[in-house]
Amino acid sequence: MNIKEICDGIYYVGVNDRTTHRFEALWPLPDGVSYNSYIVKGSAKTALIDGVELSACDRLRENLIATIGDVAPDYLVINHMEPDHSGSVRVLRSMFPDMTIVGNAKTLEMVRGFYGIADNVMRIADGDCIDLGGLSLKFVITPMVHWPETMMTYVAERKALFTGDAFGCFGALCGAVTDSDMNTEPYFPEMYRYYSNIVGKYGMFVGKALQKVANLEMDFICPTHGPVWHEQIDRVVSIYDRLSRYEGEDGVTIVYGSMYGNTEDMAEAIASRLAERGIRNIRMHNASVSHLSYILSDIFRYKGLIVGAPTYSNTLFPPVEAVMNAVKTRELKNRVIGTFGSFTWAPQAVKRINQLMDESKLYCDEVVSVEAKQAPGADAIAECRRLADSVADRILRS
Ligand SMILES: Cc1cc2nc3c(=O)[nH]c(=O)nc-3n(C[C@H](O)[C@H](O)[C@H](O)COP(=O)(O)O)c2cc1C
Repeated sequence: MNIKEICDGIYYVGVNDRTTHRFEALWPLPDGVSYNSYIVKGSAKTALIDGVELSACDRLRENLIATIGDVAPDYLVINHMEPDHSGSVRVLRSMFPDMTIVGNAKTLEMVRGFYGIADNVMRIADGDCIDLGGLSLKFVITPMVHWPETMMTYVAERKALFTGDAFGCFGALCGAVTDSDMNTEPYFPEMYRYYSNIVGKYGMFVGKALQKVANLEMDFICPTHGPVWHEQIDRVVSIYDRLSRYEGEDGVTIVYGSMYGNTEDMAEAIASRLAERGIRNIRMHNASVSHLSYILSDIFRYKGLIVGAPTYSNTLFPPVEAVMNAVKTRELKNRVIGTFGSFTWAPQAVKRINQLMDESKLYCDEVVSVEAKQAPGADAIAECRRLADSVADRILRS
């Protein structure tokens, strides 16, 4: 068995990266990441679908030699121009001078801009096809499923869709490539984290792309990161569908900041009451400790969001301000919201959190708030429990 043969004529030639600490210099990679690249080999022509990051070129070359020997690919199809895939374009062009670079108008403009390549390129439009002999490539333009040029490539004869960043996740591949050959459970939390941090802002475009490919028969989804989906296509499509509509699962994310424990006591009281009310998915993040990417992942996943902070220098405690700004940037919607905070002489934190909630249009109904002066006493804790009741009621009846 060749673990890298996805199906007859389609092979994985991608590369794992367990060295880079931060994807896009921002997002931690505790389990690495894979840059997925594929060979589609017809009887007449061979296509390489997507490249890899520049530092992974040597390994891509070795994988190509192991898969197609010294045959040069006839085409390089670029579904997405972000440099974690296109960084290898210049090297690939020097390795295979006759290989035609295939992309849409926006792709080719970027190939010229990033790599100075304008010759031997093929401009395709939505619905165009390239015949490889027995296998064909059909292009589906899906703008803003991360960048303006993003597209997908469909091999109808194998019901295989090459989706670019869509359906991708963090986490290097550990031997196997296709979901049917591995335990995929570690990849699912990383799919939420990948989506919310990388693609999350573009939910509307993801939704349009899902509609556009809904009628394609799919046996294999081949993304640019993470496993190839074969047995669990329904599961990953339904995760993407839900996320693209900003529909949260039953559960609450509590994000708080706290210097000396007063706001944290309020967070604990709220969490306890939510649990008493039967909320089973409660995710708590101290914003000074959890990396933003994990916080965003949970905020995207769950319907309830409760945010708390102390007043700090007459405004909001900075780590919580950073979380709120990141949420605002991603244009998340439809959350059931509660806010809380603590102050000593002039309350500002809750006012500022609520202002950011307003600006981000995050909530689906009212915002319930509690603010305690100095250490939260019995009255403030009772108010925190009422806040939890309000959030639980709205989640459980929705
Ligand atoms: C550096 C610093 C700045 C603060 N600035 C304010 C402020 O501008 N207004 C205010 O009412 N309290 C201010 N406080 C007091 C805290 O908001 C208050 O003690 C709060 O209960 C701290 O919550 P925590 O224990 O969760 O950190 C400040 C505290 C610190 C340490």
